[in-house]
Amino acid sequence: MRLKKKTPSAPTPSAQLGRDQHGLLELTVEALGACATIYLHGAHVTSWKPSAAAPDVLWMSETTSFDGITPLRGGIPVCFPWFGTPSEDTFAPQHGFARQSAWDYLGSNLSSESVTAVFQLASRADDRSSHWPHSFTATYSVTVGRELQLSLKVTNTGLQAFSFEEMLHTYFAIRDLRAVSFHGLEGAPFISAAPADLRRSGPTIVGDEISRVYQGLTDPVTISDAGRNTRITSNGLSSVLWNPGARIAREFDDFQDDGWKKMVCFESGNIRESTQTLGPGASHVLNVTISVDR
Ligand SMILES: O=P(O)(O)OC[C@H]1O[C@H](O)[C@H](O)[C@@H](O)[C@@H]1O
Repeated sequence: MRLKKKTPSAPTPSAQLGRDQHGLLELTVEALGACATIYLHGAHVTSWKPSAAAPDVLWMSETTSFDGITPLRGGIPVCFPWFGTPSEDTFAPQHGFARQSAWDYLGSNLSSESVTAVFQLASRADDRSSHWPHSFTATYSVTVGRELQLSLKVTNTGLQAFSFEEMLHTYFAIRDLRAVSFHGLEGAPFISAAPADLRRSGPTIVGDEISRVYQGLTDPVTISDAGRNTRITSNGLSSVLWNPGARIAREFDDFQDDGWKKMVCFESGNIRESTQTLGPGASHVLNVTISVDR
């Protein structure tokens, strides 16, 4: 009698809330071989592997602080409701309060191909409101599968209009900084905060410190790194390309010395002239999708 060969079945999609070794709440998501970890502190995606055999697409610093207060270094910090430090409020935390807040986990939708986990941050009458006294909800949906789909919906739940900035500050893990090039940025104008960065044509190469803000990119951007292509699609109008380089990385407590060689940030959202304004009851949705070819 011939035995029928058993086809290995894909693990059932799951989303499990637990605590890491530091006591922080984290959601572990698995779907069709893909897996991700999302901390409730900052609704911070710290890991995403699109298949069981794939390396992590995201970089996390080995020296990040898991104290539940400090923003995590690496992964995907959610910068909201401002980016940088507002000039009129120098005590406001850099990149907004969202990345250092405890988000609520609203639950997950499980399908055969992906899992969507939903998190929410809402205005409260605490010190958060003293920097940004507006009534809002921010609902963040993270869909884990062969692609990583991120959707940040901001709703004005108050009676006055407000303006905000938002940025999904993704740290991509790379194999070899010298071999990395960006496609989709050729010829696009940018504002540079790194004084030596004057390259304006040809594929974008990151060799050391780089800090650029692009506005109005509409096509996907691809990071090519030693044969692997990572594609980023976003409906955001602003993009930031950032690597601290050797000198600035040394100034960060939570950056191991050679960490800057293993990551590059390509950030997607709406900042500066692309700041969003919402009237009472109105909502805005930022969508970002990340995929890799292998
Ligand atoms: O150190 P952080 O507050 O996380 O900010 C990290 C970096 O974020 C962005 O990319 C900014 O353009 C940089 O100027 C900043 O240094």
